[in-house]
Amino acid sequence: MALELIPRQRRTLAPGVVHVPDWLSVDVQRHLVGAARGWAREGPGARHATLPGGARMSVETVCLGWHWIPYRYSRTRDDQDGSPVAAFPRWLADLGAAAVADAYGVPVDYRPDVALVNTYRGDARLGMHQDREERAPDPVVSLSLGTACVFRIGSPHHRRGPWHDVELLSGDLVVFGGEHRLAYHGVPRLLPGLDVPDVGTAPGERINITLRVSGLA
Ligand SMILES: O=C(O)CCC(=O)C(=O)O
Ligand SMILES: [Fe+2]
Repeated sequence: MALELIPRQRRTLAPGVVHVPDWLSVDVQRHLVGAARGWAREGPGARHATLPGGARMSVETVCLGWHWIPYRYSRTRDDQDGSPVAAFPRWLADLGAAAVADAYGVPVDYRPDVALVNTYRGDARLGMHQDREERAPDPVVSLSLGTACVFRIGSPHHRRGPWHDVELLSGDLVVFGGEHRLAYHGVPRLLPGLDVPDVGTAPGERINITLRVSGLA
């Protein structure tokens, strides 16, 4: 399908939930994809996390700052080789602060110290869940790279909806915070038919980076 010619609008989907299409320049997207490749190769590498029930997640994840294991954070990669989690780079925190300030249109003091870098390939998806292992109220920043997807976000109260389905394209920003900080959200499917700028992802591959404030010390 051809690239959309109608400009996509910045939208507040629900209180505290803002979608900013094309927030990242193509150059910054390429930089993020390159960085994500490096993080995914470092140490024990990215992995398909295992849920408490035994199921393996279809997305492949590498963490920075704090290592997320369903459903807790650790400074060490306890479900891999036990090595210390990779450092959270300062430049990524600065990008997160700019994202929140831009999405909400107000100056903010946003200091993320966790990133989950998720790679989706093929039929990978992410079921409806809350990001609730953090101990701080600050918003979550989501950056999308590569293949488009459907992002589904509902309320903090009901996993089954009602919800908003939004197409996220490469370079899009979503911030969710405020009364929707604990909103259920997920990625029901990729949209491999939509064109992607050349940002370094493979055909059909999507990388998502979420930034969070852990509130942990
Ligand atoms: O891939 C996405 O857009 C969402 C990722 C997400 O919800 C998460 O990492 O917790
Ligand atoms: Fe999430």
